Amino acid sequence: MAADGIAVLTLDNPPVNTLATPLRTALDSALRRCGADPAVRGIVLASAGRMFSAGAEMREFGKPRIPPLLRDLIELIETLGKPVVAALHGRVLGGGLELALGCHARVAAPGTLLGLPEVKRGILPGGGGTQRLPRLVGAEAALRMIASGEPVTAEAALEMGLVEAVADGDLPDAACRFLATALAEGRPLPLARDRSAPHDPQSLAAAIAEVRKRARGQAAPLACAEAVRLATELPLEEGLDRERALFQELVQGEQSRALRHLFFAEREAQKVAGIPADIAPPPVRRAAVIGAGTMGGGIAMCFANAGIPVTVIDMDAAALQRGLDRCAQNWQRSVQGGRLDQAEMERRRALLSGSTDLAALAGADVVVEAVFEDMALKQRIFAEIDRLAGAGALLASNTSTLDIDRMAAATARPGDVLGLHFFSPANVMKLLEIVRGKATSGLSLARGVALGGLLGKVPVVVGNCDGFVANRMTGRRGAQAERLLQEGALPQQVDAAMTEFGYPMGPFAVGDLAGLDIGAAARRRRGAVFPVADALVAEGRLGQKTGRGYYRYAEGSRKAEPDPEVAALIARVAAGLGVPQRRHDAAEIRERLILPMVNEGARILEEGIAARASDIDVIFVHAFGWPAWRGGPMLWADGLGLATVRDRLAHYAALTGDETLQPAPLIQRLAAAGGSLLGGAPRAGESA
Ligand SMILES: C/C=C/C(=O)SCCNC(=O)CCNC(=O)[C@H](O)C(C)(C)COP(=O)(O)OP(=O)(O)OC[C@H]1O[C@@H](n2cnc3c(N)ncnc32)[C@H](O)[C@@H]1OP(=O)(O)O
Repeated sequence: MAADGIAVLTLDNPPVNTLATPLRTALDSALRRCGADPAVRGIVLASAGRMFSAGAEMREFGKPRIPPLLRDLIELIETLGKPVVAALHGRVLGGGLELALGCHARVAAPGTLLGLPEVKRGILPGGGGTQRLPRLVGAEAALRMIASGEPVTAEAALEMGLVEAVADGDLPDAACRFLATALAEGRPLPLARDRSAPHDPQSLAAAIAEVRKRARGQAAPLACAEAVRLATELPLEEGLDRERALFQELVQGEQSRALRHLFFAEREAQKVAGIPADIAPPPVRRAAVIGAGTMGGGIAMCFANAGIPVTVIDMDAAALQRGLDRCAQNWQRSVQGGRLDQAEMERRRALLSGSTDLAALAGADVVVEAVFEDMALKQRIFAEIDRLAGAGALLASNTSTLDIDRMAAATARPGDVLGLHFFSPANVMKLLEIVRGKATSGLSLARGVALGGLLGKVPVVVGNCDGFVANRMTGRRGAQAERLLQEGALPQQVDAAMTEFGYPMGPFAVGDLAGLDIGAAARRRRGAVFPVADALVAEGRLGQKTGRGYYRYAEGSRKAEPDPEVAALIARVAAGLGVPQRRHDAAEIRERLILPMVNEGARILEEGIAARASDIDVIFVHAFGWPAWRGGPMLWADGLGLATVRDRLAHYAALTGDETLQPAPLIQRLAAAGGSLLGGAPRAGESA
């Protein structure tokens, strides 16, 4: 304890100070000791380590709750009779911020991030955050933070009234000085609970309506909005009870379970077998991307966005210029949309350069090949890269289907070669499949994973096979989507079934966006025939870029309009094939599209192409917009029950005559044993 009667209590639960039971118990005892000690005039609540707190210990959710609960601790602080000041640094998240909101004041180090990310875990702040934050910063500002889950900086927090001071230097000391001054001056430090929540009824109503509109099937944002509204109407205790009830309902629900599963799955995916623990990947000071097409340009943007100088190389000067222009236009659009400021755009543009000479890759630490999907071409390019790249450069292909080992074999350094498979649009989609070739070294994998983090991606290491994980699984969906059309379903009906499920776009709208010729070329390579899709391409209907695909698009518009000509074309093709026509409901459409992907996922798992079922869920959420609150296809299948999955697959195999729909051996075995894809087979003695 400091000489001036201020006791400093330090939360210390590495690595991120979650408010786990032992920490809560220790804090409860320490607070009570301070309360009972007449020498203590005030308390500073600080944290050891790199952050104040990441919030509640989510591994305790779903288990019996052990007191003292967070709510009890906050009540203790509020009734202790001595002022408590929170000293905040690093991240102050979820329950960690709620604890601070219960204190008499908050002092933050510069750069601290404060947020209530619970909505991203499918819950709401259940430790009083929805009731106290509006009382401190106003209901509209509180709703913005709570419903978005996005943190604010200490500096913004000071402006909002969320913290009372931002202090340089040693943080607990600064908080002690703040408290000592307040005590010396007799300055009151009013608790949030003793205030009312300022708000403008009209703008709050508009903000709540906006949250509802954006929720798209998710329960948590609606509950967040409701709880903040209650904070403006109810006394604190009643509001806290209502908040707790909403929290309990959400935390036990499927959506939160799915989102928490993904949180841990993303972290698990970073633990890669074959990467030595003590490896420190060298820095990436410069990158080169070969190929100035849509993917190449998007990948180059990723580097520049991360502050890494990047050279785009394309032998065709006109194509190079088009590629560079496209990058500039994308950034410009972000500026116009208010997502990027002008100075930052200029900084990024300055990091991007172009060349028509492959030799320009010489100084790059990472070279990403993103040329046309043609093995002979890629092998030639890799031989050239090998000749020109500096020793130790990481050599990557952005291929979405082709064999990494064959590319690596074109070089004298196959250990340095891997796949870095970005998803379109590369500057937006979060997933980075890191394809491990048979010679890829542990260091190269470590560099790939680290690079993914640097570029703000979610990296997942996968094995080398046709289509890797994401495209191999969605390939199965494509076949069924085509088949549904032949049976009489319309593109808009199929797409609607998937957007109702939570996808941002259905498979046909996505096809139109990507370009139907791209899919056709991939099918040609695999020798696959999709009569409807092929007929569209033959008629020059290549998707949005030609104004016509599965849908039609008015000049300059991206809005997909159902097209009677497509319905007629499908009917013609179906008649030619002699496929009987019938109606499909949305539930069947969803099963027909999702179950084949699950089946392929099971094969992928069995082959070891994905290390864990949870990796597949991470891949799906970040590659193709699978709704995060549904957790991914593996969790979805486990939720359905593998016996049902097996039976439905067998049913569709019989219905369509498609043998690939026969349940994969892994599904059959797990279903028989009462196991799950994520949990495996129950061990002896465990109940199914
Ligand atoms: C009523 C109250 C409700 C709540 O408070 S709900 C929880 C709300 N809080 C959150 O959602 C924050 C979740 N955590 C994060 O966003 C990130 O983490 C951080 C920004 C705090 C730190 O990120 P980084 O530095 O990259 O570390 P890392 O690898 O994400 O985490 C280190 C280890 O800490 C575990 N962890 C982090 N937060 C929690 C948590 N809230 N509950 C349980 N575990 C957590 C991770 O899983 C991982 O563990 P491993 O090293 O074993 O992979």
